[in-house]
Amino acid sequence: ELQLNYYSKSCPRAEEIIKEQVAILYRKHGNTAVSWIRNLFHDCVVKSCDASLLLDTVVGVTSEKTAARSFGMRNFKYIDTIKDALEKECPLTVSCADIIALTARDGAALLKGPEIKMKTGRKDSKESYAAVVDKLIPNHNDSMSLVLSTFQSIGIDTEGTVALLGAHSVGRVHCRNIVQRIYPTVDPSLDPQYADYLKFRCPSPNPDPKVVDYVRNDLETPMELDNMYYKNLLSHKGLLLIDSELVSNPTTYPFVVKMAADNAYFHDQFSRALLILSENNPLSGDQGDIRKDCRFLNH
Ligand code: HEM
Ligand SMILES: [Ca+2]
Ligand SMILES: [Ca+2]
Repeated sequence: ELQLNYYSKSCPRAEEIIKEQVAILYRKHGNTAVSWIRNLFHDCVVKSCDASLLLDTVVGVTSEKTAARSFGMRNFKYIDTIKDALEKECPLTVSCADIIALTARDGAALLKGPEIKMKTGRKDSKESYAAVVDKLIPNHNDSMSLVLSTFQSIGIDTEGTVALLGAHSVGRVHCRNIVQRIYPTVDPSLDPQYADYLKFRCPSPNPDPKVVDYVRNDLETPMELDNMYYKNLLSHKGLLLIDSELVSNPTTYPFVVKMAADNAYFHDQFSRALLILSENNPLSGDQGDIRKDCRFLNH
């Protein structure tokens, strides 16, 4: 059973240590806070919030991080920094799955997002689900109805899904995920000046995989988890196809309008949906472990 302050007896400073570490890392590398939010999505949608995402490839294990859908994910080494700090204070006590959940919470708050009350007590998986990652996490070219049904299947309604995509108010997208929208012809749903900017940032229709050209998700407030994302969508500056689809789809459009007009409403809906996501199918009892090293199964 997940509960508030699960570690209050076993490791009273656990949440404080995570918050401290997230803040230190944020000051050194602001984009770590962005990564923590994406991690929660990619871990929790794949079976459970169980840190299956964090396992490295070794004999007998293929890492979820190597799946196509994980492209662009970064900052995993700083999860180790946080886990080390926790192991020093309370060995083998705080799960990697709770680190994913609490770093997402603290990252969102640092990015001027909502303050979220999150439960803890998640256990870590004993396996990687690399083989199903690309089936469970939608692609940016998928239809909105597929994305809505993916989130529906874990209990998140249309309003919540629209709010969660607001995570794209921070972070970046690599050119290889954008070029289909501007070459050989520009997607007519894009603002022409914005399309010119995208062409300037992504000059080649076939980006060199070794060159990491990218575009920031939100040019106005790239490091704030705010409703600027929805304002951009309404002015036809959605970066990924899936972002633009929020406006062209009649079931999601009304929520985009509401969120663009009211940051507090966006934050309320984002908190509500992120909580549901963070409680997807948690492992309990002996179904899971507390990993000593988030990258490897215990012996
Ligand atoms: C089903 C819908 C979604 C799709 C198809 C999708 C797809 C993508 C893609 C393609 C990227 C860019 C990767 C790159 O080129 O580097 C990205 C970035 C990102 N996504 Fe999503 N995403 C979705 C939903 C979400 C959700 C629900 C969250 C979190 C609540 C999220 C958080 C992020 C963040 C924070 C980034 C920026 C990462 C960075 O800058 O390192 N996304 N997403
Ligand atoms: Ca997982
Ligand atoms: Ca923003």
